[in-house]
Amino acid sequence: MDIAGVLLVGGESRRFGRQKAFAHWKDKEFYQWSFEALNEETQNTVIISHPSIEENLKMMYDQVYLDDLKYRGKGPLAGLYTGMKKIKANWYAILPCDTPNITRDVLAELKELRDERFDAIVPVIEGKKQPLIALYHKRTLPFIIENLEEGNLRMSSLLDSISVLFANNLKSPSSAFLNINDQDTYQKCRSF
Ligand SMILES: Nc1nc2c(ncn2[C@@H]2O[C@H](COP(=O)(O)OP(=O)(O)OP(=O)(O)O)[C@@H](O)[C@H]2O)c(=O)[nH]1
Repeated sequence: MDIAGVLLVGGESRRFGRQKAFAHWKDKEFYQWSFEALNEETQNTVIISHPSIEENLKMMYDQVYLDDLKYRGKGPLAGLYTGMKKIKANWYAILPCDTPNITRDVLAELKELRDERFDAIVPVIEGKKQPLIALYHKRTLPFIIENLEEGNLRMSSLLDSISVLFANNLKSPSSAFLNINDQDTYQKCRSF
C-alpha cells in the first residue's frame, strides 16, 4: 500500500477534562474531522484508541486498536508505532483527534511533498513544528522503536533522529492546524 492513515485517539485528555475526541465541532465530533481527512487521502485508516473509548469507536469502525502493550501509556509515539505495526504501507499519514479544522487539503499538500530523500514530511505553522500532522515513511519504524526503548518519548526526539522535510510554505491556512487542548480554548474558538 502506498499510504495508510493513523488516527491517534489514545490520549488522556487531562487538560480538556473529558475525552476530547468526542467534543462537538460544527456538525461532527472532533475525531471525525481527522478520520474523514485520513479516509479521503489514504488507502486505509486505523484508529489507535484509548481503552476508555475503544468500545464506542468499535461500534462504528472496524480497525480500532489499543496501543501495543509494550508501549501503552507512552504517548503519540506509541500510537504511531502501533499504527505502523497494524497496517503495512510505504508511508503513514498521522493525525491527532484534537485539530477539528483539519482538512484533506493539508494531507494532500503533504503527500505532494513526498520525496525519497526524506523520512518524514512535517509542517511548520507560525514557527511551530507539527509532528502529529505529518507523514512518516516506513523506514522510520526502527528509529521509533529505538526512541521508545530509550524512553525518548517526545516527537521532537524522533524528528532529531531522522531526515525531515519541514514544510514552511503550505497553502492551507494556519487555522486548519488549530489545536484544542483545554476548555478555555474550546469555548473561545467555538464561538467564532
Ligand atoms: N495512541 C495514542 N495516542 C495518544 C497518546 N497520547 C496522546 N495521544 C493522542 O495524541 C494527540 C495529542 O495528544 P495530547 O493533547 O498531547 O495529549 P492528551 O493525553 O490527549 O491530552 P492531555 O492529557 O491534556 O495532555 C491526541 O490525538 C491524543 O489522543 C498515546 O499514548 N497513544
